[in-house]
Amino acid sequence: MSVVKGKLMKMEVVQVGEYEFTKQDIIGHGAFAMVYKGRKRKNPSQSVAVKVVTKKGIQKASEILVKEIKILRELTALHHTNLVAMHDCMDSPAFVYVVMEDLEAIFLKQRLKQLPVENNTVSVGYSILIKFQIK
Ligand SMILES: Nc1ncnc2c1ncn2[C@@H]1O[C@H](COP(=O)(O)OP(=O)(O)OP(=O)(O)O)[C@@H](O)[C@H]1O
Repeated sequence: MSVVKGKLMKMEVVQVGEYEFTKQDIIGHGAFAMVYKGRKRKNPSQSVAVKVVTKKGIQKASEILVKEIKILRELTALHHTNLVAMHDCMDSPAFVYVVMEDLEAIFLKQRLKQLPVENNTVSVGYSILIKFQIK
């Protein structure tokens, strides 16, 4: 549930294989796609980025999309830390869903490691500050 303009709305959860996201959790958008923050269904603490490409109007670019997914699959197989891994990919009549590593979560984790730690905890203030700096 979420509150939109004072009304209680049911959040639609979209499932993509082992992953899920809600359309409220937007990370960003590009020319052909919206990117949402999602999570692994069995392990919700593992966040992912789900790129939802709208097929409408991209007939000409669909060949490029197929190539892009093929490249992502090959790059993922390299397991290199500097390459974004694609966890899953799903096709539907209207959309193509690409589930990727959530870069924001990775950068946040790396930044938290570099911060001073008091009594084995990092202050909540620090983590909020970093989150805003990354955005
Ligand atoms: N794996 C990811 N993790 C976290 N955020 C991401 C990830 N992929 C994309 N984003 C965010 O979503 C935004 C849109 O990404 P998308 O790939 O759709 O477009 P773009 O590459 O920025 O632009 P275009 O596709 O128009 O060239 C990005 O600018 C970024 O902020």
